[in-house]
Parts: sequence; C-alpha cells; structure tokens
Amino acid sequence: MQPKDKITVLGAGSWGTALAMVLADNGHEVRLWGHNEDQINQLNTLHTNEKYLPGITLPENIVGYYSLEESLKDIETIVLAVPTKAIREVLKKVLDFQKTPLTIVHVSKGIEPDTLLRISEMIEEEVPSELLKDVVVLSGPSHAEEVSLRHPTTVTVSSKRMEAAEKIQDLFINQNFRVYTNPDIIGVEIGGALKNIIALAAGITDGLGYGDNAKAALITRGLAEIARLGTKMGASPLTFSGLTGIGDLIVTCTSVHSRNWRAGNLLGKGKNLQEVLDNMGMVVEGVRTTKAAHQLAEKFGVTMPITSALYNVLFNNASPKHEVDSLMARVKTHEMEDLANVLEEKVHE
Ligand SMILES: NC(=O)C1=CN([C@@H]2O[C@H](COP(=O)(O)OP(=O)(O)OC[C@H]3O[C@@H](n4cnc5c(N)ncnc54)[C@H](OP(=O)(O)O)[C@@H]3O)[C@@H](O)[C@H]2O)C=CC1
Ligand SMILES: O=C(CO)COP(=O)(O)O
Repeated sequence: MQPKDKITVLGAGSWGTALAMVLADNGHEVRLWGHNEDQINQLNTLHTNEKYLPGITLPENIVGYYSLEESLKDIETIVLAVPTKAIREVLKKVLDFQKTPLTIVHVSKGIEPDTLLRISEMIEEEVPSELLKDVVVLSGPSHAEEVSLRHPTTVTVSSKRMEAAEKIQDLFINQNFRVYTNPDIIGVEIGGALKNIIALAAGITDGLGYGDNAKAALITRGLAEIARLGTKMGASPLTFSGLTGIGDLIVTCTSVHSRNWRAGNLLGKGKNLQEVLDNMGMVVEGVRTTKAAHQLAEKFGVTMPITSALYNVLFNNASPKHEVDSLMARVKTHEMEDLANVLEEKVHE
C-alpha cells in the first residue's frame, strides 16, 4: 500500500479539480486552492465545483482553501493547475510564503510567447533552486470531464530525475487513471502544448463543414510538424507516437469536451476570435501557443504550414477558408521528408 501524502493543488478549474479527485480517491489529504472565495465556500459546503465540473460530487477529503498561505503549510508537493499565462503570477505568490523545497507537478499545456520557454523552464526561472526539489510534468489525453466520471484515462509523467517522475506516478495511479513514465521532458511538454494548435485547426475545418478527411489530414500532418519542431528542440521523435503526442492530438481534435476544438469550430462558423474567447468561460491555451510556436518555427528554421495558417487566421484576420485553400495549394512534396532524403542520397551513391 502506497503511503498517504499531503498535496496542494493550485487552481480550482476543471483540471485542478479533476486531478484533486484522483488524488483524493487514492486516499491522500488533498488541499485545493482557488482565488474565488465563493467557489471555495461551495466546494467546502456542497462538495461541488458547479462552474467547472457541473453535476459532479467531490470526495470529502478534498478541502478547499482560499488562503494560499494556509494551503501551503507543511506541504512538499504541489500540483500547479492554472493556465500558462497565470503560472508566473501564482508562483510569485507561493514564494511569498514558501521556506522549504517543493516538488512542483505542472499539468498545464502551453509555451510562453516571446521567452519561448516550456513550462518546466518557466518554473525553473521563477523558483530559486534551493526551493525547488523537482519539476515533474503530467500530460496526456485526459479531459477533466471524463476523469471526474472516473472513466479509464492514461497519462504520462516526466522529469529530469526519473525517481521524481516515478514518485508522482505512484501518487496518481489507480484503476481508472493509469500513469506511465517517459524520460523525455522536452517531447512530453512540446506534444502537450502544440496539439492545441492542431485542435483549433480541426475545429475550424469542422466548422467549415469539411468532415473527416480534412480532420485526419490535420491530425497526421499536424503531428508531422509538431515532431519536426520538437526534435529540433531536442525531443525524442518516439515521444510523438505516444500518449503525449498522437494520443493527446487525437483526443483534443475529436472530443466535444475540447475547448480548443470548440473555439476553432466557432471560428470556422464565422465567429470573431474575441467573441469566441469571451464566451468560452474556460482557458483556450492554443491561441497563445500558436503565437509561441510561430516564433519557435522561425527561431529553429522549421516549416510549420498548419501553424502558420492558423496564425494568419488568429492574428492577421485571414479567412479560414482562404487558409485551407492555401494549405491545399502548397508546392507538392514528399510525405516522409527524412525517408525521401535518405532514398535520394542512395540514388546518388
Ligand atoms: N481541462 C482539461 O481537461 C485539461 C486541462 N489541461 C491544462 O490545465 C491547465 C488549466 O486548465 P483548466 O483547469 O482546464 O482551465 P479552466 O479554465 O477550467 O480553469 C482555470 C482555473 O485557473 C484559475 N486561474 C486563472 N488565473 C488565475 C490566477 N492568476 N490565479 C489563480 N487562479 C487562476 C481560474 O480561476 P477563475 O475561475 O477565477 O478564473 C480557474 O479556476 C491548462 O493549461 C490546460 O491546458 C490539461 C489537461 C486536461
Ligand atoms: O488537454 C486536454 C485534453 O488532454 C484538454 O484540451 P482542451 O484544453 O482543448 O479542452
């Protein structure tokens, strides 16, 4: 039997709450911190989080905290479950109180525009090394709505130190929530962040009424460009055929739970970006990540046609249909570029 731990989850949105439920199901003492006092009161009195997981009853061993300081008392492990753009702000507040080293498990999916840092790198930049024991990422095909119903789900954890990843694997794993390890932290973070771009694009083509051929093309060619950039950044190509690569890409491009797919769908139906984001009520990470990936593609000299097309729709007011037409009219090319290069070299030998 795994020893029971005390864990604080920072961020009482859909994913923070669903992961708190997994930890509570495993018998841990779970503190769920959120910055909305009414929501925390509801959590402690009614054991629900109606805004983010309507209709779900939370286990009673999840205790809501509005005071960040209280929530961090005697804690060695935190799960950071806020949108990427809030990470630095929340970490700065944590550092106002924290005097002992933490293991930080981050579960967000994004890349920071302009700095072009992955989330583990942002954490390492914000938290002084003497207060940071390990950074672990948990990622994979896992919509909060289904995790909260205890439907079978698989995810992957990764860290620079495998013992740290294995410890977090033990904290979360149970009959409904299977956790794998993978030593490739770059690949795990890049796959999780960039699949949101392709999910926005898949939503757009669905909104345009293009159907399954277009979606299959986006998933496959999307994975090709994610892997092309990821390997240039130091990831293992194999990671992209795993849960945090193709796995998360499939779920996000095909599920009605996906906020990125839903936002894309509305854009494809002709809605304006600001209107879509204002009405979503939850984070749509792919918008910022498209900006970051566009910058990364330039920095690493990598061709990312789907990302560029989406960038034009989101930030240059381009028409989605025009961008799809342009993608289809690109200069003809090989499907397997690396294989084609090898074969061409052989012909010339
Ligand atoms: N939902 C899912 O199924 C999954 C989500 N993820 C990732 O998890 C991360 C969080 O997403 P998710 O929980 O879905 O997002 P939600 O939009 O559901 O919730 C975000 C939560 O973060 C809170 N928050 C936002 N800004 C701050 C801040 N500055 N300080 C404190 N709290 C803040 C929000 O509070 P408020 O309501 O007051 O705004 C809300 O409670 C994202 O990176 C997402 O990609 C990963 C896997 C699955
Ligand atoms: O990452 C997710 C599922 O694995 C959640 O995706 P969305 O943010 O698009 O809902």
